[in-house]
Amino acid sequence: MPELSIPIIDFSGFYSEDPVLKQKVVDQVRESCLYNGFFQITGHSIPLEKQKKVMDCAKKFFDLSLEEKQQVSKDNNTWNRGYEMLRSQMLEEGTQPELKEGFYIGEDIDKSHPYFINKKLNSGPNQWPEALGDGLEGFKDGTMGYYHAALKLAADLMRVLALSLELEETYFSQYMTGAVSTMRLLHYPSQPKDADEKLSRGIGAHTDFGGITMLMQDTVDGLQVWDQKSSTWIDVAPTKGALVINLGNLMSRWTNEKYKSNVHRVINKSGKERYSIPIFVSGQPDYMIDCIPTCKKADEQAKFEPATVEQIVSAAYAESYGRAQLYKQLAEKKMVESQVAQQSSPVAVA
Ligand SMILES: O=C(O)CCC(=O)C(=O)O
Ligand SMILES: [Fe+2]
Repeated sequence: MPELSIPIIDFSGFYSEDPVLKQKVVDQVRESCLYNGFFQITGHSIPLEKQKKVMDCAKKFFDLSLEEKQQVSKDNNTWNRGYEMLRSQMLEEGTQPELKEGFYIGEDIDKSHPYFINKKLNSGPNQWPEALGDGLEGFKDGTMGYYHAALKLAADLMRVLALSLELEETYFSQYMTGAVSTMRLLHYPSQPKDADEKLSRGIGAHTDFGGITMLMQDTVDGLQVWDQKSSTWIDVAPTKGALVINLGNLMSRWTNEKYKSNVHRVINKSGKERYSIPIFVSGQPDYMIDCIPTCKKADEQAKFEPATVEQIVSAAYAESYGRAQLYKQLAEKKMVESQVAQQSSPVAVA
């Protein structure tokens, strides 16, 4: 059997004057979305230099001491910005909390902005790591420069998705106006050699919650995508300059599950540090997600009730973080119980 891989699509065709090249991109994207919702793109609009700069920012940030990183802890706010320690999240039931640390960034939303005032999904100011000192301005530039370039590309990707579903190219424009998108700088330490392979994960098997995810990997592999057809994991080999694109649950729901939101995970067995930068593009928080007309026949029922972007994404967050918290609480309870048992066990008297 030939080795399975995630297709690499040359996105430059979308910007071409030649309708044949543009249609080719649309057809390749459709094929991937119907198969497992994962593809890589090259020839896109984000310059390599911007990609390199943001990756350097990530490495500099994670090189800070734990104490310095904790100064910008995500626990300081409720809008999902800042540092998240190792083992904070747990996406796969039956595994251990995950071996990754992260730094969450988004659009810098001022406290006078209606999104902040109305406590919209993931909306508020960023937390910036002052501990970077002179390097802070470069960090802001590097991260936000990449973030904005990626969101421009996200809008183009949504145009291609619209065309792939036989919709007007601008069908998703309203959803993308005022879209809430979170970027995560991620660092996966190399998995310890004695780690239980079955339970240790950089990130457990999961599907993404939002519309689309755009992921930049550094040079170390570890990302795997589940292939339903062959019941195997496909390794997503890092490809210089390429972005991995996948569809999230919101997009699958919107298309009446015609397009796939696929299971993926990270296990870093490389013996090296792994870095990656996903951006989760979720859309305008109040936008109502209701089955796209071309995704069901006129007499067919939609599989899901209409719900807003915010309702769909918030529910998914609450579930995954709740699972990690529950695991920690149970582990702490077990530890306390065993300490109490040791203290109260009868001591043998000679
Ligand atoms: O780091 C990666 O390669 C994947 C990250 C991921 O799946 C996620 O953050 O949802
Ligand atoms: Fe993911």
